[in-house]
Amino acid sequence: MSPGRGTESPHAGKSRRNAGQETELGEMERLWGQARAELQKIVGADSFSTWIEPLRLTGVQDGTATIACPTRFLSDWVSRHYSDDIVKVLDRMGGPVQRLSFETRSQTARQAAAPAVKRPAPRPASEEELAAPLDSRFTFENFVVGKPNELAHAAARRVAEGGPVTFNPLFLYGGVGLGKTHLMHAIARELQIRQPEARVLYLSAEQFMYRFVQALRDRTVMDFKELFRTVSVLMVDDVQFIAGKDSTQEEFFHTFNTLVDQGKQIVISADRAPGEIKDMEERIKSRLQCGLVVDLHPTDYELRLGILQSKTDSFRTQYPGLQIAPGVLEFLAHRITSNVRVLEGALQRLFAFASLMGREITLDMTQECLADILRANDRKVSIEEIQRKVAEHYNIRLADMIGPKRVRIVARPRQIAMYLAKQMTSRSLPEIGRRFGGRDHTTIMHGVKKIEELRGSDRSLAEDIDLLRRLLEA
Ligand SMILES: Nc1ncnc2c1ncn2[C@@H]1O[C@H](COP(=O)(O)OP(=O)(O)OP(=O)(O)O)[C@@H](O)[C@H]1O
Repeated sequence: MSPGRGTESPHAGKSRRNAGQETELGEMERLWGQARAELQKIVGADSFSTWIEPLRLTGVQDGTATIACPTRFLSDWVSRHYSDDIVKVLDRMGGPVQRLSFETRSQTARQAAAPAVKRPAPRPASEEELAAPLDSRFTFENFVVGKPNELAHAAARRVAEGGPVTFNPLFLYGGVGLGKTHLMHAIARELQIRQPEARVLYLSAEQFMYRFVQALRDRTVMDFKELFRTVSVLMVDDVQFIAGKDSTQEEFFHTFNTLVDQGKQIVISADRAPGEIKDMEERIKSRLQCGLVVDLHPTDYELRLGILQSKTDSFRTQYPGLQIAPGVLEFLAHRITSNVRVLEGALQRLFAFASLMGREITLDMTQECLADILRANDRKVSIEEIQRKVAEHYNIRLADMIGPKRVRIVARPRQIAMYLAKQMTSRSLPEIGRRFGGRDHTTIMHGVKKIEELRGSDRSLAEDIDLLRRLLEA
């Protein structure tokens, strides 16, 4: 079985591509890349990864966008639930698009083999149809390791080596967008490379449920069971989805037990620890805890910076010649703390914007282009909190933050507080000025600039600022 196969464009194998087709494909990829980011916001992360992620845009002609879909099941679902959203987004981004047309391999094959009016009888889903496609970007090489995810990464690596099963299941959990799916795909891909004969089945819990329901409806449950119970490695993403879905849980439990008894490796991911999944049967929770449970912690500054650097390197090949000013990545790593997906989307938008404008990526451009993301990520640190912390740290009175004293022992901490207020809140310079005793915005700008300069030359001041920032973020 090859879960990866489904990720290719249906055109990928064509040998006679000319330069025009290449350009068109590239353009479709770019347009789809932008549309995906929008769609994710509209449909939410979970539905996005299950239903939209496996799709590819292969062409737009006469108002019809053609979407390649790995399975018929997926295209039916997407067409019923998401076509309006997809049309709207594509139309806005590159249009004009008024309708969608789906192409699936199985459909193409069936159409070629049978007259269009003849409906095929229900048949059990094949293993290839059950598997979710793997994203080719989600490899171990592309996964940046830092303190918050090192244990999860090491455990994933171990499982991917495919040696004797030492912990079963491997249970990975963590908040939204912290790399669970990335690690799952990396494991599946690596196992396929190392053991091409192994049957690795990767799918989301949501897909497990829909397939199970479909099998019930089509009376092919025995085939469904058989298929799941004969894989070498079973990987189920977002298992919390089946909580509260009684018969699916039951089926999952039996599948799980059979595979564990046979010594087959199982890898599970969820958004929380097994014990914390509400409406999950106790016996399943305890089974899930039998192996190794590791969590992906929220990212820290260093990890975010590492990820940004690595993504910047790959964007550079996509947008050759684009310059990025010093300090931009550090600024993003400080300000966007929600999750890696958002961080990645922000960088992607920034590169696209800068390439359209033909300009270097500067701090100003970053603030302008990402204003919405930055606002949403505002940690709600108030200017008053910043002033208090800085005053405490330098042992000066809070009143001196807003007072008129100009002696350096007071003026410098005040400027540091201004700088942090600019960096850590979305307040404008005049607003900051008002909170510093009604100072003019040019005074604030001067203070911010001064500290920016000093950060480069005065190591102890730079350390003070980092410490203060961490205290404020905590
Ligand atoms: N350590 C990392 N290094 C590089 N990229 C990462 C890292 N962590 C996450 N990402 C990227 O962030 C994005 C979100 O990650 P992923 O989809 O794996 O999150 P998730 O934990 O499965 O989230 P969800 O709960 O929403 O399903 C992906 O594009 C992924 O490649």
